Amino acid sequence: MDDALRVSNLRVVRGARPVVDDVTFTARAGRILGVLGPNGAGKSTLVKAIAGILPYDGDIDLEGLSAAQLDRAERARRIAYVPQQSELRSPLSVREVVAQGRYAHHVGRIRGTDGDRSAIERAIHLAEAASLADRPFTALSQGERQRVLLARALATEARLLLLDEPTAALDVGHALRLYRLLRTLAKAGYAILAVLHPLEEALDWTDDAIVLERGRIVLSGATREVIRAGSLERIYGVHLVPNGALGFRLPQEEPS
Ligand SMILES: Nc1ncnc2c1ncn2[C@@H]1O[C@H](COP(=O)(O)OP(=O)(O)OP(=O)(O)O)[C@@H](O)[C@H]1O
Repeated sequence: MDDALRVSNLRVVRGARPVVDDVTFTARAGRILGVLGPNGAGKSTLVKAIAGILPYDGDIDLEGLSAAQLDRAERARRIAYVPQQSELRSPLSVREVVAQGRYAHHVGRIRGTDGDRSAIERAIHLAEAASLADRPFTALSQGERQRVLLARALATEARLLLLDEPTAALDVGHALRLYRLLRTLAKAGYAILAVLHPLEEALDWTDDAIVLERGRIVLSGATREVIRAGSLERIYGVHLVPNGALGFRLPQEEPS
């Protein structure tokens, strides 16, 4: 079977310099891939390039098809992207924001179908956004917005799901339920790629991981192996606390 996503020799220039450079990896259906690395390593840039928001050099293949050969609507039906934050400023209702996830499905048609409407309601339900559905998106808290952006992505029904720090604004209950949902989607055949900072969340919920440092992949493999690797301590400038659940300490501190 083809990989759901194959990224080869990807290079993305922002400002005057490459901030993602020579990045090659694959993501497979049925698995959750964590994208790890310190601030500024290029994680969001990588995800935006895959989502088609930033120009790139190199190849991005989706189920064996070059993303560069797909038109915008076809690409949008294949890749769903949950950004860290929304730039949306207009006072759309939550349901209208989620409906944006269906635009690529009714190109050339003005009105959505029953299928569109049921996909929207299902996505709102899965993302725990039902109680927000009629409120203006811009009046929501950060965590509420994050759930709505997830719903918009799910409404696309794309089988490759990209999430940029999806739990950053979520309380612990919503965060755990989000991970459980991602696991369910992976079991149903989705390929999931999530940028994550909390390494304990990566350890608990991702199967594989890549670690970026200054735009390049410096570690990759099964998440458990990646996090155990000594070089992760160097990359983040911390020490792994022996026998801790997944505790880290700064180098100058004595372990308690
Ligand atoms: N619009 C821009 N113009 C120029 N440089 C940029 C731009 N956006 C980001 N960068 C730079 O690109 C690099 C990678 O940024 P990116 O947001 O991809 O990092 P990240 O790994 O997602 O970081 P974080 O963990 O802090 O979210 C950083 O050095 C950043 O300063």
